[in-house]
Amino acid sequence: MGLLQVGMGVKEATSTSFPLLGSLRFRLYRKRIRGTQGGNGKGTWMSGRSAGPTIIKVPVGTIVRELANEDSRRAQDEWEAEEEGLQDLSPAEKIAKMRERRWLHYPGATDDNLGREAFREAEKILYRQERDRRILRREQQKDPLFLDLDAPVTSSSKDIQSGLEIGHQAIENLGYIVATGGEGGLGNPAFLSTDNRSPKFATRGTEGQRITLSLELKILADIGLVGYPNAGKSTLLRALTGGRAKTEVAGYAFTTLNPVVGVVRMDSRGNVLGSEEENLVIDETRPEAERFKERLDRGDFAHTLSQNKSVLDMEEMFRFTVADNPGLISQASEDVGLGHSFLRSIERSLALVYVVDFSGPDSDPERELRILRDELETYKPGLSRKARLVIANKADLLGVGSNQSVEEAREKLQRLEAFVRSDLDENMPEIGQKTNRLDVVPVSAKFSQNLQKVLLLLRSYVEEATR
Ligand SMILES: Nc1nc2c(ncn2[C@@H]2O[C@H](COP(=O)(O)OP(=O)(O)OP(=O)(O)O)[C@@H](O)[C@H]2O)c(=O)[nH]1
Ligand SMILES: [Mg+2]
Repeated sequence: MGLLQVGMGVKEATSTSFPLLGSLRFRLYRKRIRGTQGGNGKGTWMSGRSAGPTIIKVPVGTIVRELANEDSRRAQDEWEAEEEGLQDLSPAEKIAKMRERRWLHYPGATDDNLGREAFREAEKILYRQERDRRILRREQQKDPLFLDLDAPVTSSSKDIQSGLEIGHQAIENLGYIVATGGEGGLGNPAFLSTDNRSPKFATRGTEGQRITLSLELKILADIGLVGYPNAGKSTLLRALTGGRAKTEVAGYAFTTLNPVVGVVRMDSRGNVLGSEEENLVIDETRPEAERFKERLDRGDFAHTLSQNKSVLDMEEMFRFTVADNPGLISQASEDVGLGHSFLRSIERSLALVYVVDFSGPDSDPERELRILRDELETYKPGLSRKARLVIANKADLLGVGSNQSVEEAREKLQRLEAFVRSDLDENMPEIGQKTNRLDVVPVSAKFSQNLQKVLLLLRSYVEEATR
């Protein structure tokens, strides 16, 4: 879990409140989170008790961004909120309301206090401090908070430090401060002067910071599919998941707009466990999987198993996740096309797979591969080293008919392999003594041809990376 903290213990914090605007998995949810209120000052010489921090837990892989000042989705800050509340009041009422919000008077001392020079002086100082705080906050907003929470944060028993700036790691293991709590009120000793030896007023605590954040979760999948639009990535994911992954397929570019993650289940021989065996379909969710296991233990599938499968196959079932991503084109890393938002998700995969259109006289898989590799590298140097496999898709369209076209198809595959050996392999990381090489497999995603080989390879990449 990554942790964000609200209302960190600035001593005598009185309240924290901030609206939170979240974009999770590219869908918008709006949520307002309010920190717990600190205690009010109690009588003479006593300050308010500080409120504990409010901790928001977010999944590892969350990107936290503060919305810029001019962003229309940004909620009001504490000053704008007050100004709006005062809008319809007369000047005298405004002053009264503002004072009420800021000052505490001893019982019966209100009128006397308001008439005193010492009080007016104190009031001026307070407003000046507020203005300075507001200017400081505006300055901070010019450099909005950005956190890429890629590593888990674990809880710690240490005390929470106070007085840290927004965006700083609060203390080791306790996450990041996204909004600080309000400050405690000043007790009457703060207003002692030669003219006023027994001040009968004090300030209330201030409201905590309000901040509007957007949260984006980078999708986590074991394998990420990378390819030009229309290469057949979505068709492939569907085939790999036995048709369960709900991802759109169409004969035009940019059909897939957001990454879709599918769970691939296979038996020991590399067969996809999919929808054809009604009883054996397990939904992606954990409760479903647990229910399935219960039924398996109860022997509900004894009949099916004795007919079709050995128990061994069931036990050797292997699962992993594959992300179907939007098409990647030249300059995507500079935010052209669907841009690089999904490249952030690709970053987190254990292994990447290039999918290229291998059919048609005009198809140029080598050129596509070069561009795909360069885009990954431009986005994040070293990212292309995660690529392990080249899928030459739509192979069903090649080699149909005359002997010559079969020969052409073979040559085309040889050219592709030679290109991979000469241009892509050099970049591969070495594992132990052995230098990895990219695998090249011709398949037909549409007709599920040669997928077994793909599945066994994908499985080996996942096992290698998680060993
Ligand atoms: N003949 C043949 N057609 C295929 C194959 N795989 C995909 N197609 C077709 O190619 C077109 C594009 O397939 P998609 O799976 O939508 O391609 P995509 O890579 O997901 O495309 P984007 O989402 O736009 O990036 C569709 O018309 C598919 O039916 C294949 O193996 N053989
Ligand atoms: Mg697609």
